[in-house]
Amino acid sequence: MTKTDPAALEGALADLAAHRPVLVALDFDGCLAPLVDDPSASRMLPGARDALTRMAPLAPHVQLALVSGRHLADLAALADPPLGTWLVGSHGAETGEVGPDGLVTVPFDLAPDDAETRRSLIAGFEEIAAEYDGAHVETKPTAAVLHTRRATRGDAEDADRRADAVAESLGLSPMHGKDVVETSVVETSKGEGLEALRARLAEACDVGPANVRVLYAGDDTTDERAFSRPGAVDLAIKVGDGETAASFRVSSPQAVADLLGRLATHLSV
Ligand SMILES: O=P(O)(O)OC[C@H]1O[C@H](O[C@H]2O[C@H](CO)[C@@H](O)[C@H](O)[C@H]2O)[C@H](O)[C@@H](O)[C@@H]1O
Repeated sequence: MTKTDPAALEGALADLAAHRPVLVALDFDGCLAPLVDDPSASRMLPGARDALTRMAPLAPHVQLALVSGRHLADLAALADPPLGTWLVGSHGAETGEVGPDGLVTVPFDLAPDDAETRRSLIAGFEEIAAEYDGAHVETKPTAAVLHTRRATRGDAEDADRRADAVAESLGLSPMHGKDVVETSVVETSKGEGLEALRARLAEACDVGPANVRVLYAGDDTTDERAFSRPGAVDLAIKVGDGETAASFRVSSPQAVADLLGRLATHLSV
């Protein structure tokens, strides 16, 4: 059952903070940054930034990570996380970290067939977006996203149905996020991304993966792939309304900023 009791969450944060190593992994949009109409205007709340800045020097035994659907370069630019933060972008398809000279990415290439499929997907989504006021397309190295936050509800439903049909005609599985239909040409999962981070931190601290404790907070349906993956997350926190497999729920990005501040205090003592 998902708990909303502040005292229970406080106890879970204190338990987590008593352990080492700890991975503090966070979704970006709707979790660290409030949702806004223009995706390029998303920014982390100041309280969340302060908390991450306090935790960053505790690495490697306390490791920060952002695990997002965003293209990695956008994520790094918009979130501007502290030095040493590990990054997972495009729902798990991209990885990198914040190095002393900026973003360091693990390069990847799409297979020629996938690149061709991506071009067709983008063209199909752009054709749809052109027909609805308030719809637009965001492109990523592995995916296309049809945004409908500024469209009327009727138009959004119509555009979403058409986007699903385009994706399915290309043999792809559309994902439905908040006012978006997102489709990747490669298999992605935030759960797998988190498991890889757990293994990486275990290796860095010379312990077994089961000895790493992982906190993950997120607001969207795609975060459920992390919450529900067995062994991926130890302390799962859903942000906002909606069905969830997470063990805790908080109301908003501001509540996330507040809990991160309390976690930083628990971890620093
Ligand atoms: O995994 P996340 O970090 O939560 O990224 C998920 C998607 O976030 C962005 O879209 C969402 O936020 C936008 C800005 O607040 C909002 O306009 C949109 O309606 C939301 O769905 C981003 O644009 C997508 O690429 C991410 O996949």
